[in-house]
Amino acid sequence: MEREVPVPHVLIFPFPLQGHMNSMLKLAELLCPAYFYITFLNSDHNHKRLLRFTDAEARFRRWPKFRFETITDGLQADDPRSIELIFEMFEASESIIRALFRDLVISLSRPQQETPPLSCIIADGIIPFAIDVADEFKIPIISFRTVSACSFWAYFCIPKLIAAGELPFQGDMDVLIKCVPGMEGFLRRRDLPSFCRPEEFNGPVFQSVLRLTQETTRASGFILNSFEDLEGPILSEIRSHLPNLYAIGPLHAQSGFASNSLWEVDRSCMTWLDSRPSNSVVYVSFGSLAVVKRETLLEFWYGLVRSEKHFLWVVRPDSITGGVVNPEIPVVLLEGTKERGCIVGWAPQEEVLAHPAVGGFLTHSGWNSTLESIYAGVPMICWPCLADQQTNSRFVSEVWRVGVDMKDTCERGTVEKMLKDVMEKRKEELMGSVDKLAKLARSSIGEGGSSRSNLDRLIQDIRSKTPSCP
Ligand SMILES: O=c1ccn([C@@H]2O[C@H](COP(=O)(O)OP(=O)(O)O[C@H]3O[C@H](CO)[C@@H](O)[C@H](O)[C@H]3O)[C@@H](O)[C@H]2O)c(=O)[nH]1
Ligand SMILES: C[C@H]1CC[C@@H]2C(C(=O)O)=CO[C@@H](O)[C@@H]21
Repeated sequence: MEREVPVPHVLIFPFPLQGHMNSMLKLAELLCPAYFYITFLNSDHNHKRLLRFTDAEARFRRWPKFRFETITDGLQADDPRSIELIFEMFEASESIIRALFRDLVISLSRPQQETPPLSCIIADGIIPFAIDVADEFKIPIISFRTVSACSFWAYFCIPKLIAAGELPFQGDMDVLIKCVPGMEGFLRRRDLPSFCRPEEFNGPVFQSVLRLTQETTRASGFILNSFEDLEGPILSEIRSHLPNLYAIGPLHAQSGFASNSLWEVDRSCMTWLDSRPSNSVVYVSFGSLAVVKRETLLEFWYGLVRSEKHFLWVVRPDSITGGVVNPEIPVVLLEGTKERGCIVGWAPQEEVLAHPAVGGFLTHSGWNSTLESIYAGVPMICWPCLADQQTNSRFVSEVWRVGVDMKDTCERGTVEKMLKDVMEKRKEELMGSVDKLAKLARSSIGEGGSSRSNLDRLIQDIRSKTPSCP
């Protein structure tokens, strides 16, 4: 009699934030065609919003072995899920979510009528307890860190930087860092993940992220949303500590324009873009976590209007902080926006970047945005706000040479100049280099490409971890 081939059951668990859930859902979408059972664990808060603002439910209904489960994120229903509450989210992880997650793993590990017992966990690399729980129940765990290889490697080298006396630092932010192999000669203090800055160093979030980064070596595999032709040398450095590395990106490019947005998408901007000349529009967005002060917003606004470029600007409803509540907006800004601008609360970003009218992206350098911009062949003006973004923007300007890095300043004159540099003066050069990378990204996910092979290897490895039926 033929033995039944065991079908893997994978539990996928992202940290409950847009940028994390987004790429892990895209991964789930790539694993579904392998006919795995997949349980995707979303926070209650995010899941409600995902169902409300996207077609995710219908999209995944095509895969009968896929199901969503939900869990609290430990915050109050109306708390903002922005950077201001990130510490509370880490705290809740330990105090509330760990026990609930453990219960779920126990229940999924029992054979059930419709699903086989859990055979593998793919957890976000910043979930503090995932590896402990997986180890307790002897379930193989693969860690997925949703940031770039370059920023992960900078995080990973922090203990070495501390031992070498390069961290903590005070004063001159332009001093070069010597102890991050592969980045000598261009990585400055200001390009290290923001937790290394004096005001954040040794804070509780720094401590958690530092510990979790080192603990990645306890997982049986490590996934990054990147590709060899983009970050090959850094991926090699990481492999010397984490040999079972799967670089499978760019993930977003492997599932069409499927939206996983947690905000209502305003599609009116697509019609607005249709009437603009090709490569004439600057798209502006600072992602889902960053908050900006009113004064900062005004500097950007002046810079955009004075550059005389057309602009499509995402101002997330919960993204402005401080300053006067209803300040009078200068007439010059209102007029300039009426003539050349479009402001929305949330845009269909992947579609926007693919639109021929878009010629530049003023971005906070979140990793998803960076990959989406590269894939769409759009040069970037980087204004990093937090965490990994500081390192990403340095790579954009100095390594990949597909944009400029405006970090640590947002004075209106600088904004205007950088916009003109990218949209006029250096347009040909930057368009040329980003086009080359976009092509490499395409081949990496195509037949025989490195990301495709790594994904196949991941699928095979998950299969081989699945115990045969008794
Ligand atoms: O109007 C918008 C704005 C954004 N997006 C999407 O939202 C995602 C934003 O992700 P990302 O660019 O990575 O930024 P954050 O939301 O800020 O992501 C967090 O998570 C990332 C992955 O870990 C980190 O790289 C960032 O630093 C961190 O802030 C992207 O897929 C965008 O396409 C939209 O669809 N519409
Ligand atoms: C607020 C940040 C804490 C670390 C996370 C992160 C990472 O290093 O994986 C990147 O950006 C944010 O989403 C998180």
